[in-house]
Amino acid sequence: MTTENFDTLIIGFGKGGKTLAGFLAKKGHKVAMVERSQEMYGGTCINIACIPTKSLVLSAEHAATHQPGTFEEKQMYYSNAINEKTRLVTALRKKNYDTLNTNPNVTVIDGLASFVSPSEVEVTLSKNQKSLHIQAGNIIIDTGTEPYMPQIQGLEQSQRIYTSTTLMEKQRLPHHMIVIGGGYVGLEFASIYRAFGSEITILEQRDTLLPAQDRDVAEAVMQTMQGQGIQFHFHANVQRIHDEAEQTIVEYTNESGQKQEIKGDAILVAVGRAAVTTELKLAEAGIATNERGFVKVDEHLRTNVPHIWALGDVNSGPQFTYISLDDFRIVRDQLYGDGKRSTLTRHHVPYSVFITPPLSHVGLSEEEAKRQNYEIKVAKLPAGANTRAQIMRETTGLLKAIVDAHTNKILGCTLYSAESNEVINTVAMAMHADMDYQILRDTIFTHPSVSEVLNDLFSLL
Ligand SMILES: Cc1cc2nc3c(=O)[nH]c(=O)nc-3n(C[C@H](O)[C@H](O)[C@H](O)COP(=O)(O)OP(=O)(O)OC[C@H]3O[C@@H](n4cnc5c(N)ncnc54)[C@H](O)[C@@H]3O)c2cc1C
Ligand SMILES: NC(=O)c1ccc[n+]([C@@H]2O[C@H](COP(=O)([O-])OP(=O)(O)OC[C@H]3O[C@@H](n4cnc5c(N)ncnc54)[C@H](O)[C@@H]3O)[C@@H](O)[C@H]2O)c1
Repeated sequence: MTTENFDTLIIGFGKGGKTLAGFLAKKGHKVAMVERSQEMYGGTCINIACIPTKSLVLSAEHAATHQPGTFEEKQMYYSNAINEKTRLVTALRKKNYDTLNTNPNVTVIDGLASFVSPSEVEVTLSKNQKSLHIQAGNIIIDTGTEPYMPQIQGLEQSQRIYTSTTLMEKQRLPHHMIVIGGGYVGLEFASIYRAFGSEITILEQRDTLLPAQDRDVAEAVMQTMQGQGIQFHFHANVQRIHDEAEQTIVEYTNESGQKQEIKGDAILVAVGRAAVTTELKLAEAGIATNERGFVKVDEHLRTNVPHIWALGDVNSGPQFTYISLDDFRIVRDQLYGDGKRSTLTRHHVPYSVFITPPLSHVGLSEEEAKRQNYEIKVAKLPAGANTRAQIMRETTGLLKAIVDAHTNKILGCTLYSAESNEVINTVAMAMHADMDYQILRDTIFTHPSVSEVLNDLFSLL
């Protein structure tokens, strides 16, 4: 059995891990990066999540603009989009691999890692299934999450079940896709596939859409998506799934417990994601996990074993690529900084749901601010008030800002509009800098731009 020694071992090619690998290599560390799949160099985001989905969002919006008439024409746009997505992802994957693999201080190892002890990890090599043992002073777990599959009768047997990963490999556009789960993944894929021309029905077990948002925002999103032709069923409790020759039947109960059924030719399961920790054999190293299998960490992302950290989705923090990147910064500052950065100092994290138009948010909602007993001022503006939106012919949406009436500090902002995924970062930055809202009201922005709508929105206060 070969044993190799490294200063740092990183398990999983995720955002935080790969960034840390490059950083530590620059500092002279000998780094091993172990990745179980050659299809995953660069991690989930670039291969099967953020990047391919956003490529499809753009292609789907183009397809919708051209209004293809027949299903075969829609299919053609879809096939081209899948090909373009594959081209992009393949190029990014290669770039990610080459960046680390050509670094003289980094060794990329294709294999599945599992702990043997707190300081030793066994890697089953992909090419020949032989084992390599690695010992390292520091070990970083960045193994991410994967789609959670609920216990539903018939789900495993059905040939028409897809996850976010497998759906993007599907060459034929579904005629009618049933989406189980109306969260981030469910909404984004519903929006994408509807724009390509599929019929879409969302089955959501909660009683409402976007529970963290104010009701006026959630209502605006729902009305827009319904206007695009997407059907919603809330309180839907899926009981059974079974295939027929051409279609699959999904049986569920509604709010009053009545049995309903619906037929589709593709079922997307989008009910959250599970930690990828089983094969790591964490117990061999005594690493503690929570009841859902996510690695427990402190505010500096250290596990209960001091030289082992966990970054990204697997540590049960918010599941975003930019959080995995920020996790890197926390560990970087532990190893080479003042060590003050932590999850406790992480505030005003923005997010975007990439429906059309995108929904972006930072800070508190109006309802949450009231619950926290703030005295607030609220500004609301239709997205179409912005001239840039009019030029882009994307006037749908709603903008909302919540400000502390006593201090004039921005408590929260929701932008449901074209380009909101860009503009929300300006608001988040203002909040980080603890600016009064008047700065956004009076800053000189270029014209015509979507950003300048912040002048108008904050002028309403
Ligand atoms: C459909 C979808 C769309 C998304 N869109 C966005 C978005 O627009 N913006 C955003 O910020 N976030 C988005 N996310 C979330 C984002 O993709 C994740 O938060 C992020 O990729 C997590 O990165 P990570 O660092 O945790 O690890 P990952 O990138 O998940 O990497 C983990 C790696 O570890 C490897 N691995 C696992 N176990 C082992 C083992 N035992 N040995 C060796 N290797 C192993 C895996 O193969 C994988 O490559 C999206 C997620 C999904 C599902
Ligand atoms: N734009 C982005 O940044 C982006 C995009 C996609 C995913 N993500 C990340 O990925 C994570 C996972 O996304 P997701 O959509 O899978 O999870 P999610 O937690 O966002 O949503 C899951 C939804 O499924 C519902 N649900 C659960 N079980 C159900 C059942 N049996 N039947 C019907 N509905 C059910 C839940 O009530 C919830 O609304 C997100 O939390 C997010 O952090 C981010």
